[in-house]
Amino acid sequence: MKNYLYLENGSVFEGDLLTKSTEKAANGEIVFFTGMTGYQEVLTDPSYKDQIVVFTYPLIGNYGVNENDFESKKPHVAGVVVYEGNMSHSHYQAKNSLGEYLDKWNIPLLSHVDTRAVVKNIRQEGSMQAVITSEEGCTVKPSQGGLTAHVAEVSTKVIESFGEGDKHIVLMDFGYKKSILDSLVQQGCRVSIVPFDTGFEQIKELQPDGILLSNGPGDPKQLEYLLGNLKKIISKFPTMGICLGHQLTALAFGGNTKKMLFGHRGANQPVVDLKTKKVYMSSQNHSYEVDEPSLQGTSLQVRFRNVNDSTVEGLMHEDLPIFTTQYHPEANPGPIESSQLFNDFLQMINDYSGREKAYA
Ligand SMILES: NC(=O)CC[C@H](N)C(=O)O
Repeated sequence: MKNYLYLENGSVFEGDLLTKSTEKAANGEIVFFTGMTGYQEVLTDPSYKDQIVVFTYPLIGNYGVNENDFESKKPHVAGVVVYEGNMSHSHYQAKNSLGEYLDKWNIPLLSHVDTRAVVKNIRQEGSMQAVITSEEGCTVKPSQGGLTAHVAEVSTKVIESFGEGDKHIVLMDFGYKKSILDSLVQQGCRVSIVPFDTGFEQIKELQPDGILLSNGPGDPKQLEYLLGNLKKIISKFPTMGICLGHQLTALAFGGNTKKMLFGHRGANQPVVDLKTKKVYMSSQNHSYEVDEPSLQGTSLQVRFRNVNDSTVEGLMHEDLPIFTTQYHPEANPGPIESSQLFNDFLQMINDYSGREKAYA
């Protein structure tokens, strides 16, 4: 069935709707993902909440949707745009086709769109609002600036516990990906997942050995009202921040964040670790970046940098046991070569407890 993708800049693209027609149009910020595989993880990563995702790889859906690769309990994207959507998947683990899965959640899958032309629009003019609809002559309501998806819509409401082990990590849930939890559990940690706005005193009562600030949707500045609480927490306990967690760490220490033209979304973003001079291929999904000049006087230093465009990809604190990454060391989708950072996190926790004892 013919449907259209309308962009905020006036461009219109025709496509075939592979899912059942929904009454209402899908609205959202349009972004593109460049990985060849990993669509199931992308769709269910809460950081993509309310975004329309264009997959640049021209054939999406080959291996269907299985039960193991969900990053959360449901898809969060507003819509999906592909060149060729394969509905006759083939994989021994598949339970649904991509179309069936999206249908279940009333999310449109628009195919046979000239995705290269769409991406050129986004690269030149930046991510913008878009609509998928069967309606002709639709105009797109322009965005009011930043991303409006809020972590409150995806964060847990109750504390949940996973794993066993002698190190206890409190994972502050801004919209965490399941593979972050899995990575910590694999390290032999006991993990408590807590709501994003849990207060310092309550966190202290949980007696964590370390804090993990998760990824999540939206503009990090929407959480400005929480920064005082977050600063107290991460100044007290060894902390690792991932993506939104990285941006919030920068803001909490007085740094700034800004929206990028079209962000980084893919599975092969090169990042250099300035400490070791090694380059890693990384998995990424973000629209905002930490503004490097704003870090002056914050005690935070740039530890990781994007090799393509030199943007800040991670931080470390000069004195406190804190490090962050703008990219995703848990991968999924993408290369697992940065998973070592979860070991480093535990090592940092061990070193810190030794240091605390030495000063006691
Ligand atoms: N994956 C994330 O945590 C994304 C962080 C933030 N919402 C951004 O788009 O930059």
